[in-house]
Amino acid sequence: MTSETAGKPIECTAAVAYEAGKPLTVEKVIVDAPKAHEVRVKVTHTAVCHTDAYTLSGVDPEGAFPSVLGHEGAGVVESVGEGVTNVKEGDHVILLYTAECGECKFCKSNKTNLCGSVRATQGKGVMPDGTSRFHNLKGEPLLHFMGCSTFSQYTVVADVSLVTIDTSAPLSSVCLLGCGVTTGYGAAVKTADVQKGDTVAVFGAGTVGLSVVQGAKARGASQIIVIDVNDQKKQWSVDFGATDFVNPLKDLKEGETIVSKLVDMTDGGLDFTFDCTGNVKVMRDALEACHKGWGQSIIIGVAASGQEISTRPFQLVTGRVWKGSAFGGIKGRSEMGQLVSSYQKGDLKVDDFITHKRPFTEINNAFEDLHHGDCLRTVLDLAN
Ligand SMILES: NC(=O)C1=CN([C@@H]2O[C@H](COP(=O)(O)OP(=O)(O)OC[C@H]3O[C@@H](n4cnc5c(N)ncnc54)[C@H](OP(=O)(O)O)[C@@H]3O)[C@@H](O)[C@H]2O)C=CC1
Ligand SMILES: N[C@@H](CCC(=O)N[C@@H](CSC=O)C(=O)NCC(=O)O)C(=O)O
Ligand SMILES: [Zn+2]
Ligand SMILES: [Zn+2]
Repeated sequence: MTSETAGKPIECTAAVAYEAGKPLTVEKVIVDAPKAHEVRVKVTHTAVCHTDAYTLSGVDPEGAFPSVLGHEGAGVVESVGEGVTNVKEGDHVILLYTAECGECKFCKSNKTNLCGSVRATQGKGVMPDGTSRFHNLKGEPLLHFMGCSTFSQYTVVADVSLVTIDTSAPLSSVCLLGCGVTTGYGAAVKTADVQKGDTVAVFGAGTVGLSVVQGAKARGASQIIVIDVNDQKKQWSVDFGATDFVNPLKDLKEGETIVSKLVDMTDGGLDFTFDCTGNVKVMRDALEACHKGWGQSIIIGVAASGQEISTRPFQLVTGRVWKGSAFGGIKGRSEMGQLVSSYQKGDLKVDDFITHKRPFTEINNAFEDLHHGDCLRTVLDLAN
């Protein structure tokens, strides 16, 4: 069966980022039909990730405007372009900002989840053919974002940038697997490959950090220390599996630093630390709190243009390792099914991250929610 709208442009509501640092404009836009190897998706739910706010703020070197932001979303396939074989109309899907083509050098390697197939054009805000499928009612083209653009009731993505999931999984929840939960959980169980008995410190108790905690707990870590500047994050940290919580603004004695405190708490340093803040000073602390000889620090947080990390080379000479993790090292099309299934079996917490729900028209409030200590994720319902 083919949808009535297949092959035609669709007018729908989107939240357009016209300028850095300004609220989004909720307005009607036109979404063109998918071209070859593209898929048009009716986005049912999206959450706002810290990275959307980062790009909107103007500090993302790849940030470009006007654009349709959003990358943590799920929906239903409305129509497919020529040559698409991996999804069909009606499929329930999660959008993937880390594509998986299965054929490139990266995809063929078991060392990375980064796929080279669409990343270059994705970073420029266009589809692989170099053009956009979005324009406003004045006819001006609007850029895509992270290969997803979930802040629109309909979006067009490359066929390598989405994965079909079981229709029994609620899209209003599993949209969070499009970024935050998968990123943190995967960073612990895949990038770091935390083992039973390991000690772990997680800097930043947002959705990403708490998902690292969840992954470390699943692996049987013996000590999971969360470091966050907001005491409101303590209860959540404990609920997700933390054994200790440290607020560096309040819990350090005179002469103590967060590094010396963590080293003291763990008999010489952590086996694994994770930066989930995007703050380059925190990244240094996270590295230096690692155990001499083998401790690994995983950078997940995204830092502004011009920011750089530094440490004494001696920290690395003496065996500490600095690593990074994108989308938790998860290959989206091959591995998302297992995460959805873990969620459905009750083994992976997803709903616990949804602290707020709003209609799509309140998207600017969802960006404000992010700055409040009582918010992990706001899920937006695009039907409302
Ligand atoms: N590599 C990847 O694949 C991905 C990276 N990211 C990045 O990961 C980071 C976390 O994302 P998300 O969980 O959504 O963000 P959140 O903003 O929800 O969480 C970050 C947490 O860190 C806290 N924090 C800020 N400064 C410090 C500090 N100096 N020490 C300790 N804690 C601090 C924040 O507190 P407060 O709110 O009070 O400032 C907040 O609780 C972001 O940089 C995001 O862009 C996200 C997804 C994927
Ligand atoms: N455009 C940004 C890129 C920031 C970044 O590192 N993004 C993460 C995902 S953040 C999701 O919420 C990522 O996966 N990076 C790998 C990639 O290929 O983009 C900048 O230049 O800072
Ligand atoms: Zn994200
Ligand atoms: Zn690939």
